[in-house]
Amino acid sequence: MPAIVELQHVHLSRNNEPLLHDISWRIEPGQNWALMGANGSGKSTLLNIITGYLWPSSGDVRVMGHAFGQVDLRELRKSIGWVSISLGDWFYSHHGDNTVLQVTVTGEDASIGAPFKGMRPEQRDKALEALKAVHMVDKADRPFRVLSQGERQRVLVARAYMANFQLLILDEPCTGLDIPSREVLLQGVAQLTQRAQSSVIYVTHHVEELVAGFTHGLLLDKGRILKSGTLSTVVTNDALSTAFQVPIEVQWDHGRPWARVVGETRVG
Ligand SMILES: Nc1ncnc2c1ncn2[C@@H]1O[C@H](COP(=O)(O)OP(=O)(O)OP(=O)(O)O)[C@@H](O)[C@H]1O
Repeated sequence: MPAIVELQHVHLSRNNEPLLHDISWRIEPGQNWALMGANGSGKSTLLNIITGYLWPSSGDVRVMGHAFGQVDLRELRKSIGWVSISLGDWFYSHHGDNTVLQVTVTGEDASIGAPFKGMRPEQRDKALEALKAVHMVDKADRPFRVLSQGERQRVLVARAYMANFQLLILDEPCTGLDIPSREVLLQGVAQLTQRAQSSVIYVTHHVEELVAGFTHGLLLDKGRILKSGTLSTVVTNDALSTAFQVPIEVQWDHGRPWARVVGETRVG
């Protein structure tokens, strides 16, 4: 089986400024990666390259074995899910009157943009099961537009559960969530990491969101890879302290890292 993502020596410059420098990254099916780095370190730029919205200045990009430049990106994107605050805003604006259940069902054929087409009983059951996983089943019949930000994110995670994405990007899904909502959402995320042939890329600034199921990490620093590998070798005191320019100490509790600041920040 081909790698889900294979980047080789990717560079991207804008106005002679390097935004990404010599990025090589291979994601095998079944691996689940945390993508971390300070604000402006290049995470979104890198995701935009993987999804074909940005073209590298040099280097090779292959996604699910397809070399960019030789593949219909619109087709390829159907195998890639991207959960973000922006997607929640988009559903709010375009499908706000659809119910939570209806929005969840659209995940099955990744039909963003298509009008809601109705649902078969087995789709309904699967969607209700997905909503149950993120504790949203009691709100299944509410219009999407009335949901809070955190509830929207939980529904979008349930929607991702409906789909058979080969690559699922979860882009800071816990933004704005209170602690219990975060934990509920993370339970849903943990389920998504259990799929054998697919992979999750989870973007975060908060290592405590990396629940069991995340196997690897990539830490960016000013557009370069500071550290890449198994999660425990990347989420270390030294690497995080360098990346975030503040002394950080990590403690692991049942396979989940927790970070605390242990000194003064050097950020200007
Ligand atoms: N089109 C562009 N032209 C010039 N600079 C850009 C462009 N797009 C992004 N940048 C710069 O590239 C750097 C990386 O941006 P990017 O959005 O990838 O960072 P990020 O790691 O996702 O940050 P955050 O955590 O704040 O979301 C930033 O300094 C940004 O200003």
